[in-house]
Amino acid sequence: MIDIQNITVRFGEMNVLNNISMAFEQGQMIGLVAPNGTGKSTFMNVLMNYVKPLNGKIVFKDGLCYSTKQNEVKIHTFVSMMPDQSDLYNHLSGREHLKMFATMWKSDLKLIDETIEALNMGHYVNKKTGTYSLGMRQRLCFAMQIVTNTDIMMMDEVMNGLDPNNVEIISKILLKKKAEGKIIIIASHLLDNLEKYADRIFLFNEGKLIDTNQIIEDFSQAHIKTIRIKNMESNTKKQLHELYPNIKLQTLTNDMTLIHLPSSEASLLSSLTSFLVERNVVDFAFGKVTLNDLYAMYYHEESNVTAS
Ligand SMILES: Nc1ncnc2c1ncn2[C@@H]1O[C@H](COP(=O)(O)OP(=O)(O)OP(=O)(O)O)[C@@H](O)[C@H]1O
Repeated sequence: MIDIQNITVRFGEMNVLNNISMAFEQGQMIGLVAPNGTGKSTFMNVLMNYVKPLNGKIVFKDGLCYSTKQNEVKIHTFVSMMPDQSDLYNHLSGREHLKMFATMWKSDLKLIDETIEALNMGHYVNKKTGTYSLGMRQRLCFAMQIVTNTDIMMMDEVMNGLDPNNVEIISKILLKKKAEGKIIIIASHLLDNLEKYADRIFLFNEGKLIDTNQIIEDFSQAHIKTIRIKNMESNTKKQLHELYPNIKLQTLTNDMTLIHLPSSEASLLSSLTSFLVERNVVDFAFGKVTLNDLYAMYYHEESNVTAS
């Protein structure tokens, strides 16, 4: 369990993290999503005690928090951060890196071969890392964290530079680790991947962490349906607006238009569908607001048209 209590981090005049409180439970995969420079790494650095917060504290199991150097050493036996590619030693092999990490964290050395096999690293793991491609280095960094076998694993952009097959392989390994009860915290820009695998996803907004599950829940309670339409022409939007003055249209910069239909207007659903089809607008879907939509709403919203 990680209990985050009233964490504030300020750089200059800016509160990068603004009084954040939340708890993460065992067996949860947590996704952190935001544009560059918003606070994802800072958040993880606070969890590692690499950045000291202005206020607040993080409480781990047995009430441990970063109050002394001794506690920090104890906490770092069960909390780890994925190494960065720049941490690799070019003159050592991948296997030597894995041995180093497994030994440092006193984990079962059997994990080394298991991880090499799971990540298809067998053909290169005995070569020096100086000869590796970007994706090979990234897989090694991931493998190094996996062999630590810590209860809490944090990964900043773990999928960077990986092809889709490797993204899937890593996602499956993460699911396995989650099933073993670990807490996995991932900052990522692969929204579809996070949406598929993460239990909870947070957006960073003005120093706060916004729980996307909560927003999606709010949408589904407040609106009977959201219609998601790709590439709707502005003329069609105008007509829609005139014909149905009570619906809320939201245009996002990912070329998506959302129609939020309140429950009181549910009877409009079939006529709205006919309206779209008659105008040859066929690329639309009913259903939940997606993580991509929320991202565009929070970080790229173009315009809001609310009919009254
Ligand atoms: N040590 C520091 N001193 C001053 N400002 C900092 C420091 N570390 C981070 N910042 C600022 O805090 C903000 C958040 O940075 P952070 O690295 O946490 O973003 P991020 O969301 O992880 O970005 P990215 O996706 O690019 O990794 C940025 O404006 C950054 O310039």
